Amino acid sequence: TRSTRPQRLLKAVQKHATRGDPQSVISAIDHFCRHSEWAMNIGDEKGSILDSVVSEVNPEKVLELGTYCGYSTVRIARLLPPGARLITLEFNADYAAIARQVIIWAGLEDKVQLVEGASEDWIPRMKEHFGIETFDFVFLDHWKDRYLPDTKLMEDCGLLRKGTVLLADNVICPGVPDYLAYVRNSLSYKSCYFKSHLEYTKAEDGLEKSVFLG
Ligand SMILES: Cc1ccc(Cc2cc(O)c(O)c(C(=O)NC/C=C/[C@H]3O[C@@H](n4cnc5c(N)ncnc54)[C@H](O)[C@@H]3O)c2)cc1
Ligand SMILES: [Mg+2]
Repeated sequence: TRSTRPQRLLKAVQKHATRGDPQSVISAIDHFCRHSEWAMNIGDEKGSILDSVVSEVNPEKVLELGTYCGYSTVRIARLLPPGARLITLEFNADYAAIARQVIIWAGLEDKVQLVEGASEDWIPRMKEHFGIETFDFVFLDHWKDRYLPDTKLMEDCGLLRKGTVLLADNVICPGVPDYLAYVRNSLSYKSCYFKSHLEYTKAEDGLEKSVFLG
C-alpha cells in the first residue's frame, strides 16, 4: 500500500540529514515541506521564534502537547542544557513511531521522552509517573480545541508555577479563539503575540507566549 506523508518525511530525513546532527534534521524536514509535501510542522519561520523563547527560558522541564513527526521536539531538545528533559505527548501510534525515529536520527533520544497517549490522560499523571512537580516551559501544538481544556487541566494539577511559560502555535491559523481569550483576559497570565506566517506559506499565523503568574 502507498506510504504515508510522515513515512515519506522520515525517508527524507534518513536520506538527507546526518545522524546526530539536529540542525540537518530540521533543514531536511523544512526542505521536504517546502519542495515536496507540505506538513503541519511549526516550520523555519515560527521555529526561529520558538528557538528564541526556549533559549530565553532555558528550561529544565519541558512539556510538548502534540509531537506529530517530532520536528518541534528536535528544535526544542537541541537547545536544552545537559540534564534537562522534554516530555512529548502523541496519541497517534503511527505518528509516534515516525517521531521516535526522527528524534533518534537527531541523536536527542536521551533528552526526550515520547509518551504515546492523550494529553488529557497523561497531564494528571505527570507527578506520580514522571516525578515532575512543575514544568518550566510548555509548547502547545495539538488539536486546537484541546489548548484551553489542557491549560486548565495543567493549572488544576498544579503543573504550572510562577513564571512557567506557555507557547502556543497556530493562534491565528487554524486559530484558537477560546484559548486566546482566556490567556489574554486572565489575571493569572501575562500574554504576548508573535506575528509570523503559517508554516511554508504566506498566510498569517503567530505564536502566543503566556507567562503564568501563579
Ligand atoms: C483551516 C486550516 C487547517 C489546517 C491548517 C494547518 C495546520 C498548521 C499547524 O501548525 C497545525 O498545528 C495544525 C493542526 O491541526 N495541528 C494539530 C496537531 C495534532 C497532532 O497532535 C496529536 N494530538 C492531537 N490531540 C492530541 C492529544 N489530546 N493528545 C496527544 N496528542 C494529540 C495528533 O495526533 C497530531 O500528531 C494545522 C491551517 C488552517
Ligand atoms: Mg502547529
